Amino acid sequence: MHIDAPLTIALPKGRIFDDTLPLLARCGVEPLDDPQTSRKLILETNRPQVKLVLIRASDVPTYVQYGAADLGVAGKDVLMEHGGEGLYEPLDLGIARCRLMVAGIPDADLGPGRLRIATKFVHSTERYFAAQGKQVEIIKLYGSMELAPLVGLSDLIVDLVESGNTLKANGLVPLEHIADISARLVINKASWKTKHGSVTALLDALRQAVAAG
Ligand SMILES: Nc1ncnc2c1ncn2[C@@H]1O[C@H](COP(=O)(O)OP(=O)(O)OP(=O)(O)O)[C@@H](O)[C@H]1O
Ligand SMILES: O=P(O)(O)OC[C@H]1O[C@H](OP(=O)(O)OP(=O)(O)O)[C@H](O)[C@@H]1O
Repeated sequence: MHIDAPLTIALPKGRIFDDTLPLLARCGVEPLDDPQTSRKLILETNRPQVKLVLIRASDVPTYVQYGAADLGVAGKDVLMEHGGEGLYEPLDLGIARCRLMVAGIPDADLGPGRLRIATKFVHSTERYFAAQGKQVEIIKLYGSMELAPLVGLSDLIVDLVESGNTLKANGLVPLEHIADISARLVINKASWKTKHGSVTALLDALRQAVAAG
């Protein structure tokens, strides 16, 4: 892989980071500091031209949109909320797989009124219910969505489900499937043009790393 232009890759710290590192390693890109112990937010790599910036998952599209990072890895849930402006989304990395779902208390009597939905995913939720011709009241939360129906804050939630254990542990059931989610490589549109050779070299290497499983 030949990279001559400087490339900054935005990675979220949580589960996506853990799953992306082995893919980057297969492309021959490895951080110099141990990301488990380092408190640094900018990590140099064994490739002098490539550095990693560590940010919140939901901030990745913003960094890449504004060109503060040339590339990034973000969950499809986050990209659906952001809207994808200024970004290309050329590769599904097949990691951090889960589903965006509507969930609630089993056999709850939801009544005829406007449903209240608690979620972090306001835009995706709005779009999903609007497409069904349903008017809903959305209550924006930042986490622990599963609690909302249990304490009467909402009728339903929209959240990510992987094993279903979190729903089960809170006596909730999945009700409707909104979207399959996985992490995607995103690329700044200007970097795609101005650093085309280096960006496509990394993209091709990552594509092979994903295909190799
Ligand atoms: N249980 C899960 N199983 C698989 N993938 C998941 C799961 N939960 C979240 N994800 C995916 O991983 C991404 C990052 O999740 P993570 O939990 O690391 O960050 P977060 O805490 O949701 O985000 P932020 O730090 O911005 O609050 C999500 O955007 C989603 O695409
Ligand atoms: O179906 P499961 O396998 O139980 O996974 C689903 C849970 O995972 C995510 O939370 P996460 O563990 O990332 O916690 P956080 O939202 O507080 O970061 C998501 O928000 C669900 O609560």
